[in-house]
Amino acid sequence: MSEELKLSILNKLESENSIADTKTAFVDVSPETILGALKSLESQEKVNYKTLTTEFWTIEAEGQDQIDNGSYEARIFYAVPAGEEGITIAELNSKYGKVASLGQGKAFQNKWVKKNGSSIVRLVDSIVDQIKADLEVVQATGSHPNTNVIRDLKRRSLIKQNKVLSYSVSKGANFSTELKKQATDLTVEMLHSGAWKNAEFKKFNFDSLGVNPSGGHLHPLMKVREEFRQIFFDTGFEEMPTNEFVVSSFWNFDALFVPQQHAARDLQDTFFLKEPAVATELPEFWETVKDVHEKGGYGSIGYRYPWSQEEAKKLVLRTHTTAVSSQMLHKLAQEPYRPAKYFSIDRVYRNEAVDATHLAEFHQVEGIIADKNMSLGSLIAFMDRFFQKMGITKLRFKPAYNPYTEPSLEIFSWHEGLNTWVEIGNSGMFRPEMLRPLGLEEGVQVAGFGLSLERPTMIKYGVDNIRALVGHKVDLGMVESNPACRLDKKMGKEVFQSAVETAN
Ligand SMILES: N[C@@H](Cc1ccccc1)C(=O)O
Repeated sequence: MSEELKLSILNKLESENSIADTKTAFVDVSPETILGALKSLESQEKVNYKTLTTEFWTIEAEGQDQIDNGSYEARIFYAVPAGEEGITIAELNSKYGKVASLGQGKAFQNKWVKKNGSSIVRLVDSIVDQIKADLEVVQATGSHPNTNVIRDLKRRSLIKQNKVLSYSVSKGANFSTELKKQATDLTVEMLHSGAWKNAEFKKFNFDSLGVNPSGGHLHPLMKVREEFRQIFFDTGFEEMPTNEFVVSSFWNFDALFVPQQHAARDLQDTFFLKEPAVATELPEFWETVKDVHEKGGYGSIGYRYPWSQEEAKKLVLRTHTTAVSSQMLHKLAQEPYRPAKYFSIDRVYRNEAVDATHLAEFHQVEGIIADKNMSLGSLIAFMDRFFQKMGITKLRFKPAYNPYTEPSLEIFSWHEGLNTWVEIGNSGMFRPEMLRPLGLEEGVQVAGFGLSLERPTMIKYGVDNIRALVGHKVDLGMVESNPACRLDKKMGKEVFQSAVETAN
């Protein structure tokens, strides 16, 4: 059918050179069908076409009633008998109902009838039913020469405007009446048979939005990371730069008031670098850190041991992103005071035996909030809100110990599947022994928390072995089959559009 239509369009062009209006040239074919054929012919440059819009008016049901039975006012006129007596208003209303109430006003206005006491009598002997006549013109021609008439009929909801699209067509650059089947794809068969040599290929339509790409799945960890990032941004946090995996022990431990003998600084727990093994220098304020370790200050008696520069210079793979926070807080302290909220989500390393729930390399989600007049209550309230946004509503906090926070709280969340509380993170109020040497003025408190990205991801995706989340063990089926992993449509569209823009 559509091939036939295309051929008849081409043949008509061949004999008449152009088609002024497809509406009259192809009376029985719908505008959609015509457009389909024209688009296809246009893509082969066989034709050019322009869209024509024709507006016309059709008669509404009430309009049709007035064509068939006369306008309401005319019907009222004919209902009033000639002569002095006329008809009582009561009788007119009971006999004509709706027509009486709608038509009386106009009949009075037209001076066809008038009131005489409780009756209505005729003023003229005969009338011209102009409304009916106008409606008949519209019905016959689709319009009316007098635009006031159109406006009036439309206001009375007797007619309705309609539009038809049609097209004017002319010959394209490749015009011919011969229709060749166009190939969409270059196939293996075409290559084998040599058919590609004579094949005509369909042009690419770069304006088409195409099919939503099914690829582009985010790894579950990255998906959850994006969700965390969005929550942080929504709650006014700034992202910390986290591209340094190697840091000095100074930033990873000493600046955090972790004593140099602390178990965490053991080879068993921390990866120390072999080459280079030490940082070339320590930050200028290192002596303030040394002092607080050795002698205390800010209400503390310190650890009272000889602090070693060499120990502080040892390079490590950062064991927590608090090594990033310590540097950020130091930077913040160099500027005039302002409340600040920072977060980071990135990799950390621990020299741990790998098992179903532990990896030597994992991700930490860390947030710090610097402000005046903050309490542990502020931190708990914040975490309640933060996790609620993640869909985690059952939280519990348990007192804990960190060298750099006091008080410290472990964060537990209820795991529905396991029917138990699982630890998801650690938090606390940073100690003055850590904050003051970094340069933060008295009165500024900093609350912080850290959690692994892997734990909530495992809970969310029902993964019970952490190794399923890394390296070649990632089960792509899990990623693809889990709707939560899919790039949402909007993201897919953006990716696709930017690809098209780059291609253009
Ligand atoms: N650094 C802690 C988390 C933490 C961050 C900030 C404040 C308190 C705790 C950890 O690795 O578990």
